[in-house]
Amino acid sequence: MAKDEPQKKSATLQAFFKPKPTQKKKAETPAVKRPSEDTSDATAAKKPKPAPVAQKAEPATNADGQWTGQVPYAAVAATFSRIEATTKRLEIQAIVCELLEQTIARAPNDLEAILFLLCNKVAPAFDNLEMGIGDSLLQKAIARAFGKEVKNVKSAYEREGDLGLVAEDARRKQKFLGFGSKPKPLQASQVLEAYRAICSISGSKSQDQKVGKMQKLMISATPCEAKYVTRGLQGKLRIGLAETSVLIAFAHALVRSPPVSSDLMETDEKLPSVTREITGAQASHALKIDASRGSTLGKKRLTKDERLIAAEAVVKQCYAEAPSYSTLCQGALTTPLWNLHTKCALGVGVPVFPMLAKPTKSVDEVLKRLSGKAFTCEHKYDGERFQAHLASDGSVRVFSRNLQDTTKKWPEVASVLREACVDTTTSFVLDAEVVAVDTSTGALLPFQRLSTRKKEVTEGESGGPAVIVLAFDLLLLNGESLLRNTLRERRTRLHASFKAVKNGFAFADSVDVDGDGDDVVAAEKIQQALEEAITAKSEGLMVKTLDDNATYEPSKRSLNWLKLKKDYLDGVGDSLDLVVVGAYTGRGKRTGVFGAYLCACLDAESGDLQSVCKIGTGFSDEDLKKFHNESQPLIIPKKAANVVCGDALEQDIVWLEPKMVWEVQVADLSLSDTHKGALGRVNAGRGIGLRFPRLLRARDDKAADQATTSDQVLELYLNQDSVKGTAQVDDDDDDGYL
Ligand SMILES: Nc1ncnc2c1ncn2[C@@H]1O[C@H](COP(=O)(O)OP(=O)(O)OP(=O)(O)O)[C@@H](O)[C@H]1O
Repeated sequence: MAKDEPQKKSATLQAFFKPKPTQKKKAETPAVKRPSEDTSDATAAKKPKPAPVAQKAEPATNADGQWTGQVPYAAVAATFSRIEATTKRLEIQAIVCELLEQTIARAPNDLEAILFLLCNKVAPAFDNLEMGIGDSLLQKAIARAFGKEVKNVKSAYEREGDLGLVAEDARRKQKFLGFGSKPKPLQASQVLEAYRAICSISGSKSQDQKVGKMQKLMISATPCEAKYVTRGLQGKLRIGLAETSVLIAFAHALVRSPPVSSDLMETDEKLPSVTREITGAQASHALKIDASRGSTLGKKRLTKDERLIAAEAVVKQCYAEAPSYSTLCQGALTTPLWNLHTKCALGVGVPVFPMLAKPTKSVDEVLKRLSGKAFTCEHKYDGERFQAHLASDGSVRVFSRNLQDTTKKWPEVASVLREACVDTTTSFVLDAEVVAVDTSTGALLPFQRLSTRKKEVTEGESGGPAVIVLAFDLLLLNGESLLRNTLRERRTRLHASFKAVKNGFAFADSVDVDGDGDDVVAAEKIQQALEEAITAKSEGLMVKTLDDNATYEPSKRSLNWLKLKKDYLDGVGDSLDLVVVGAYTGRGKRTGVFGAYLCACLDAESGDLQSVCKIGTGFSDEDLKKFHNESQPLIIPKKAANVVCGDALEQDIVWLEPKMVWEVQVADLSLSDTHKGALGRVNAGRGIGLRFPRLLRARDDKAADQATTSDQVLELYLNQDSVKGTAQVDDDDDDGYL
């Protein structure tokens, strides 16, 4: 593996951090020239400007001219450029690692800003502040910043298909009149602050204010910076950098340039001492070291590769439990890596990445996976994931499956949750499903009813159907994290800490199966539980281990949680959540609306969206109208750069910005020349496509980066009876979000 090789610093990046001659440079004369072109020109980064962010350290150029205090945005743009030039995952991670190491060494206060910029985020998901400025506002800003007509910017965009390239070109060709003061080079933290300010503006004059701020940012940018600032504001960097790669690179940077030194875990003998803690356990798992051997483990010094792998596990685990770059950076800068988990632990108010389940398609398959273990079969309710937090001051916050704060959607639930607590329950983090309920009969209603609920409901207003919270897990109780307890222990605490509230709060229905019983009896129990769940209008079962491997694994799609959906028995096992990337004009009865859409899965490594089906079935007339309208603002002049599909699919297509996610049911999956799911993974040059796809519903709770991955498509393909045995099934249990 290349992991151990000392990394060669690129000439480009080195230039930004290179010591300069001792003689201090005179202040540049204003006005005549703008910062020099492109990232290869280090002069853009030579003169730090005063910190725009009050709490940041003062920028400084010390005696020998080295950068300290702040990372120039030019260094970030140079990193993006290098990433864009390669598709190799390890190379990308090494490039990111290089920037992070330099940041740790020279501008540690900027570490958090750099992580946000690399992931193209402005804030953690639960702050509900998202990038994604509309193209027309950006076109205005580009036109104003670089002295162009909006119509020219628009037509250049139609030609190029990438507004970033349009901005880069406009900036490069800009004629400079030679008066006015020279804009100061952009600092990374300043760019992030500007993004945050732009995304937070609302109200009547918000559009003008946004354009003004974007224009200001672009005026100070070099051509390369203008490209990435534009793409950043659009919410799509298009460089194939996944958040997982950033986390891995961050872990490597902490090993290579530790901000806080420690020899803990330098040798594997130290591992068992921390295995009681989850990060140690994750690290030993990643290293395939048997933690139960305790202190008898040898004294072999861990190789560098082993340390990198262990560090990846630690960082991913910490981020899954406390998904905040602020917490992660503060922890990493003050605590040795191997103790990071003490700083990045689950707490009330910050959502944890939810644990996910693996699909299964028969009772036999469940038994094959869980035979000999005690497990429980819970109803799989047809609603929305609901993570509720109660703080000791009585305040309640609710988070969705993708960690967004949805408290305002369920104002009536806060008092229900407080009522459901027994006297001793003062704070908690609860994992549950919220489901629409008919209050006159107590019957649960299907998801379609819940989906009519408004996004924000004011107290007392009817925001849609009444809802009930069906609790299935307790992750924190009275300040104590229960993540490392078994499900049986967590469930006991859950039942002892809450009581049912009519039509408001209940525990998930479940049937337990012993681990030491007969498989035939176990199969009968599962079958019966499944039938009961279906009668009660649930989607099927969630089957979970109770004692063995039964800790809560944030963000993991775990083999210790299996979903058995009624619609997929003996089918492919699951539906797919696909990104809509294009549309086709309807004919006949569908004249005036789009008649079919092109859908893609996500290749998590490259960020590519690989087409897997053209879908035209399962749409009601209302759906067709609704999706046609929703697609209009998403129409883009060219195929998005990361979309991969066969030429035949491009005929007569209207390209859409990849934003909408739809749940699609499928009869089976097959190899395809036109579709590109998991391209080349089964057969060189061929991808996987869906046969007989049918729309189930829009997944408004999922973003494009949470769509079904190509790994999952491959797994569903390989798991089909017709394919089994002809290829190896990948049983990796580690393919959650991170
Ligand atoms: N008893 C339960 N335990 C866990 N999850 C449940 C339960 N009942 C309902 N659910 C829901 O089922 C979801 C998992 O299955 P499903 O495949 O339907 O969801 P998804 O969001 O499309 O897929 P995934 O989360 O697996 O990517 C959970 O996220 C949760 O919202």
